[in-house]
Amino acid sequence: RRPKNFPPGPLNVPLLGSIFHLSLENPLKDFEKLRKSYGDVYSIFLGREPAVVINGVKAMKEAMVTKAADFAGRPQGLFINEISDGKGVIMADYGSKWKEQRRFALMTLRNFGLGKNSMEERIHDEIKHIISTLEKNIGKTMSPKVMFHNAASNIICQVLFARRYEYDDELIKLFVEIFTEVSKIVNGLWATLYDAFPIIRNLPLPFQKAFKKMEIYKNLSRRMVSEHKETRVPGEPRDFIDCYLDELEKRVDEESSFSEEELIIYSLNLHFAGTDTTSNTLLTGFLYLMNYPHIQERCKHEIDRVLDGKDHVSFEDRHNMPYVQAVIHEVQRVANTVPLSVFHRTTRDTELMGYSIPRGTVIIQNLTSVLNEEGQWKFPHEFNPENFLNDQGEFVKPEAFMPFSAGPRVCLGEGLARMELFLIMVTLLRRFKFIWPEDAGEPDFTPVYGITLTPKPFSMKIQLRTPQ
Ligand code: HEM
Repeated sequence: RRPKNFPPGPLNVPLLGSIFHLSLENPLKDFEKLRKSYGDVYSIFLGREPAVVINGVKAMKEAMVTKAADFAGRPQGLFINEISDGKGVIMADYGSKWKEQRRFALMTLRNFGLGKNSMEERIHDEIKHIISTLEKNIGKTMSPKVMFHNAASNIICQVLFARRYEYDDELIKLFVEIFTEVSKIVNGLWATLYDAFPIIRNLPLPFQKAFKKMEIYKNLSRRMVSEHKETRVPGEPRDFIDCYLDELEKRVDEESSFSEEELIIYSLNLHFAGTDTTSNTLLTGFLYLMNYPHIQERCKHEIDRVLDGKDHVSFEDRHNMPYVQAVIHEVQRVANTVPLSVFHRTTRDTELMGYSIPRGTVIIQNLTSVLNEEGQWKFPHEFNPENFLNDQGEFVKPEAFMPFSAGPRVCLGEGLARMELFLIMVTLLRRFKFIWPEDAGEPDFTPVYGITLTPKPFSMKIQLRTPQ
């Protein structure tokens, strides 16, 4: 039964919840239909648990920004918590542990040069490897998937472990395989059944694969931490792991949320969150730019004009590239990389758009509904950089641009991701032309559903641009 004044929603079938109203393979269209029937704030049942789905920018801002602390919790005891042993930052519930761990990561990323040159240098170092992969394929057709996943994984590996891997290294293949496979299981059919029916949790069903994969990563991460402990010089950190170990030594009190096991899951969290997201956004970008060649050409002109005489692009150059900025933001809008965000939970009894929501209710942010909301965008249902340009051709960011979510739980890697997307896209568009292969048929822009949306596999033809 729905509590009093709870948001409305479809019939709840005892034990099964709203299972008949949602495709467990890809519920995004069903969420849209339910919004048409019940409004911007409605409820569904995940098994016996009621969950509130928030749609549209107005309700999203009221929850995530105006009533931020009320909506900043995370559900506990779900599949997604259990694959990370209830540790780490992503699924940490709202409270002092989460605050402490999040503050530490933001500070460490800043100290390692986010927004400053050193992070840019790291990204440029990785771009050299992307360029050399592309140069080997000039005049040919190649699938960009592995290259972008490896590049995104390496950039975050540099931050975490001060290490990168060659693209044919077995370890990087393993990392990427773990992340891409687990991201499809995390909010897929079997994870939903795991959450809804605790009785099946120990059965040998397909969700066990995710536990096995995560165990492999945890062992690798443990090995990395042990190696760091042997080679580190206290007070002279080389990377995130060293910083954490320094901090661990300072915090000897029993209340401290810092521990070696936390560190292992923390590095898994950052590596996972930083790989599949950025790479799928890049893939979406190149998929669209190949099929909208006039937009690719206009980017190239602006890039050549602004970088005239310069070797490298720097992140600061974005202020002089309104069109490229508009294109990258439009790519993020249509990529809709994390369509349902990460589930939240209310931390106290609260209200939203006039409805009452008790403490402990699961909150699903339908970011998709904001990123293509009619009334918020000039062209909500097409790929069009004009969505981010005003009449003077200046770059403007509408408030409905929320691919990183909003409020206190907003993506912790937003700064890093934005820097990666800008530096990688500008460098590659300046040097190469990307062409949709003649024999590739009509492009299919419909992504594959998971906690991240993934473009279907595609190939691109690479041409070297003549230097300007
Ligand atoms: C285009 C790339 C990315 C997108 C679209 C994206 C999107 C998101 C979204 C929607 C959330 C959930 C926010 C919420 O619960 O309200 C999130 C959380 C998070 N992201 Fe990202 N992300 C990206 C890249 C990254 C990168 C590169 C990192 C690594 C440094 C990262 C680390 C995290 C972490 C740690 C959280 C959990 C934050 C918390 O619970 O406090 N993300 N991200």
